[in-house]
Amino acid sequence: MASELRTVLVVGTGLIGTSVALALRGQGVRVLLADRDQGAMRLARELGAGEEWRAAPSAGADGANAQPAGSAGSAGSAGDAGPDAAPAGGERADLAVIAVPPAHVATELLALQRAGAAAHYTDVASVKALPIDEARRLGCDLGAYVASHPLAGREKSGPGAARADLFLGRPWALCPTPESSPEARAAVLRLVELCGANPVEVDAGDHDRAVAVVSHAPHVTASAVAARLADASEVALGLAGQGVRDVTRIAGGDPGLWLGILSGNAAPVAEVLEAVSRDLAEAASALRALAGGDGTASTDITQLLKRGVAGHGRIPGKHGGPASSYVVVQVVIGDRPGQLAKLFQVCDEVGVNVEDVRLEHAPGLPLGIAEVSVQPDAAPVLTRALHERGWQVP
Ligand SMILES: NC(=O)C1=CN([C@@H]2O[C@H](COP(=O)(O)OP(=O)(O)OC[C@H]3O[C@@H](n4cnc5c(N)ncnc54)[C@H](O)[C@@H]3O)[C@@H](O)[C@H]2O)C=CC1
Ligand SMILES: O=C(O)C(=O)Cc1ccc(O)cc1
Repeated sequence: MASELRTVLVVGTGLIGTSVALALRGQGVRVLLADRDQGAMRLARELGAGEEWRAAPSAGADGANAQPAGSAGSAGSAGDAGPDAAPAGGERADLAVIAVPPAHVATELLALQRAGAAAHYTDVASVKALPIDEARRLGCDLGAYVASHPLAGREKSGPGAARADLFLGRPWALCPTPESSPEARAAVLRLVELCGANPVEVDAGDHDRAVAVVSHAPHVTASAVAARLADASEVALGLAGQGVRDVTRIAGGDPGLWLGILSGNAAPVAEVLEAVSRDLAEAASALRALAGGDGTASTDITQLLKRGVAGHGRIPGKHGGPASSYVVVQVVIGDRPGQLAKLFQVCDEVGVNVEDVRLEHAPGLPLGIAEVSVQPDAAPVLTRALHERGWQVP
């Protein structure tokens, strides 16, 4: 079922809300912005993410804090305004995207529905059973709502970190309930399509157990590893390479947001962390045995490392296909402006598509290594072209 999204309301103009807004603007969609923090809304607007939502007077000056049209505890459901009701004095969007912390999603949904803010609604919270259960408990109109979650993000918060291309080729979970209308599903599917992501329909409970494994437990594990660095010596930090950066990048995320995410998925995350803890405890005791001269303990370590290689190999590639088998071409680059641009220019000249790029740069050294991931057949082409142009390709 085709669904046209002419106007989309984004409530919560932080990293994800503003990224959604920028992606939609790039597709010619009109975007209305609301945030309880006026500074966040203004910055998003200045970044070209859309225009301020002029909420109906009854919804309050700040749409994100929209007061329900009825009293908070009224018996009627949020759908009382009727499916086609326009907000008095306000503008009604085709879809509202609620991009606020998980614990606030359902109350926002209720307030927006009571204000008649949009025809259909979704949210982008990292957990799914919590907002759906709360929305049901609060009496929201579940027919107009399909909960969702883009599996893309960054370790930074706020509109300044937003990217229009954040969702390109990424999975985006859709968790309709039995009440969700076909029209609401179509509207949210269209949103995912406009953002360039791949829709994946999944039950909310299954979603939460899955993201415990692929997102939430990895975050806590990264935090535990990064916490070791808090009192590491200057010598240790000076020797930090790309590996520790890779393993700890996501630990830079906002602790307040992450407390909300982890609390909303506590039992599934605890279960994964218990399994990780068992592996770590076994590895530590095997290493203690090795240190004590028991060479047989190396088998246990090897087993864990091999299971790690197998698990890592199962992560699908950039566009959701099978795990990628790119070849990495290492190029020595000087610490001068424009080096990376020149490297990309060579790739462009010889028609080599850069699948990924990573910079390895030790502090204090005038040189770094650019690791350029390319398709296997492109690697010799690129290596030859770089050699011919005087680049150091070890
Ligand atoms: N950070 C990430 O990488 C990802 C986050 N998410 C989910 O997206 C949602 C937003 O997260 P971020 O954009 O990262 O956070 P953020 O902190 O960058 O932005 C959240 C925004 O929501 C606003 N806000 C908070 N409570 C509000 C309320 N009741 N009404 C209106 N605005 C309110 C804040 O003022 C802030 O501007 C969360 O539910 C999170 O779980 C989903 C995918 C990735
Ligand atoms: O930083 C990254 O690479 C992430 O993948 C971040 C992320 C954080 C929370 C989500 O719900 C989804 C993705």
